[in-house]
Amino acid sequence: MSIMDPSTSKISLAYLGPEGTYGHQAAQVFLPALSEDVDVELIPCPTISDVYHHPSDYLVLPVQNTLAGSVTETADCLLSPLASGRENGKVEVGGIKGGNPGPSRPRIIGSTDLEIAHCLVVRRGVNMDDIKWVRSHEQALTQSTIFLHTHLPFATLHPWRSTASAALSLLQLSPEDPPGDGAALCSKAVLTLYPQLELLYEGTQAGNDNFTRFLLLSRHPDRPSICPIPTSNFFACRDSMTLSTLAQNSKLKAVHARPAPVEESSERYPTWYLVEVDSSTIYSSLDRKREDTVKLGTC
Ligand SMILES: O=C(O)C(=O)Cc1ccccc1
Repeated sequence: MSIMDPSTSKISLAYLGPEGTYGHQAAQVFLPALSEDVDVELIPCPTISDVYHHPSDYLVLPVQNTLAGSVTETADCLLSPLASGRENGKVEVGGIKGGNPGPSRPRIIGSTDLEIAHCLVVRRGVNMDDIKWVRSHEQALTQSTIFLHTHLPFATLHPWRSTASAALSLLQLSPEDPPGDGAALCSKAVLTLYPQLELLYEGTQAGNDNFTRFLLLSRHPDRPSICPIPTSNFFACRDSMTLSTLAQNSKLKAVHARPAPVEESSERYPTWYLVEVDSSTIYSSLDRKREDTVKLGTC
């Protein structure tokens, strides 16, 4: 399970589990690029943060969705080196001499867009009228807001760790669960895994153009991007001045703003930025600000 042990021909890849999540599907998409001669052990983790901190060779994380926007847990994980860099007194910018990559911080090396279609599932025998609550990952609940308001306006919504764990929880009910019958939003793959579940509605997301972008990260510092012609560089920025510098010197493709720890700034609303820029970015433009920027990878 540790980082690319040359004595074994096995590598590991962590994803948001259990089996049947969209993260699991994204992991399958990345496999051919990773496993020419070696076996890949797929490791399901209970939360996005657990994926990020898992010592696997590779990690798969959802980063953004067409309908629900940023996956905030992922953005917070990707921004976390800003905090640890300062704690250790080591800060780095990729491509700039003097950076200290550290052996184990995961770096972005790939990206894939997965089409997302959610199913409303229940334990066999439960009807639409019986449903008192609905569980799923908050991304799936947000993507299905219109469906839920229209078809289940009185149901309580429960954000869950993942879509597949929400579905599985319907089969493992305990006295602590809320009264009445529940449902989950998950991928159709979950129904194949758990025949005790039944499909009540297919396509709860708002519209057919629902895609989630998943990133592939590697803990190996020398692992090149799996993208044949990389088009994006990712950075974590500590302040809006650095963000402006990046914006002046490159084409911004995406900015995910997240609250920073309060002790990190004197601002009322301290903010960190996960930034994706066109890969033609001139790194030297960041020189002045380099203690405020961490390069996260390329794909
Ligand atoms: O919970 C999952 O299945 C995930 O992979 C996270 C997620 C949830 C909904 C849409 C995209 C990703």
